[in-house]
Amino acid sequence: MNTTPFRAGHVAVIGRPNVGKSTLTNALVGAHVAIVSPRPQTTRHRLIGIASYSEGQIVMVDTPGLHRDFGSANATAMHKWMNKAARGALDGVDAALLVVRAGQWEEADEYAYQALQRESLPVMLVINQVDRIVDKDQLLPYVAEVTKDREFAAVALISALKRKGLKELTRDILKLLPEQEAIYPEDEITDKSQRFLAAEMVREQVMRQLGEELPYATTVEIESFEVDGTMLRIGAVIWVERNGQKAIVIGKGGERLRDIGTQARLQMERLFGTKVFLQTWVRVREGWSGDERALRAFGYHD
Ligand SMILES: Nc1nc2c(ncn2[C@@H]2O[C@H](COP(=O)(O)OP(=O)(O)OP(=O)(O)O)[C@@H](O)[C@H]2O)c(=O)[nH]1
Repeated sequence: MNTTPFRAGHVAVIGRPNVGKSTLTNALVGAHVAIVSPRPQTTRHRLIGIASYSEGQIVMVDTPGLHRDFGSANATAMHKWMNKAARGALDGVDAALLVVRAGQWEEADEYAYQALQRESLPVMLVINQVDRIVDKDQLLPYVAEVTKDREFAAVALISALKRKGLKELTRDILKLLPEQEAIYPEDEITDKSQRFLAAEMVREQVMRQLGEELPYATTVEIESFEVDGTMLRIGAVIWVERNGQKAIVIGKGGERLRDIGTQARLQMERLFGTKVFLQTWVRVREGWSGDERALRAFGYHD
């Protein structure tokens, strides 16, 4: 007889941009629900990923990356952001994962730690990207150094990308959660609509394939989303600010846009488990990112 009590709760995934929060969320959920890109602060929305096991359920709250104006010199602005972001993100949360990159402890990591200290929450230190540390002998002294005089409920060494250490991580997270029934049905992996996820999949490809060439203002709107027999027909508009940017997204002979569409479609098919017919367009909306009404129309408001 299984006597292990079932545990479930909300877990905030906190950490500076690019440490691997989205990769970790996806690895635990076992599907691509959070967008991943090598560019910092890709995450704009709070996204919830749900990981269900026979022993419990972890509901992950993904916090947005730090704002891009926050250079290491801009400590006051970062502090303000951290306070604000942490406040909202931690409502109703049972535990927090502070994700850092193995071998590093930067000012932003310290701010996140300090912000979490002010909450009465168990904080687990998740040292990610250990695969990047070639000399594994360096890991123990690193762990000793970052945990000295800091308080953590548990410490995990993982590689979200290579899926190493995730079993132990899951077990330790569950220990921090209250004994209670599952919060969501166990086949649910996100509370986001397919429509929202479809837009995120296209935006992820735009960011991945065009990197620094496009401004952060680029956004994606799903114009149509229809079930057609066993397939989904999706129409997506990539909004940019200038004609020059439109040309970049479309690429020579439309090649870039085709590639973005193909990759996004494959991701959607994997996530939705159905065939997808995806059409993409690029449209110009001048200066929309500075216009608050337009921002609101796109669903971005504070
Ligand atoms: N080598 C290695 N790379 C990783 C690992 N985890 C994440 N990455 C890479 O790090 C980059 C950033 O990962 P994300 O998951 O988008 O990071 P994030 O913390 O969610 O970033 P923001 O959304 O900007 O806050 C991507 O290129 C990932 O592939 C890891 O365990 N090992």
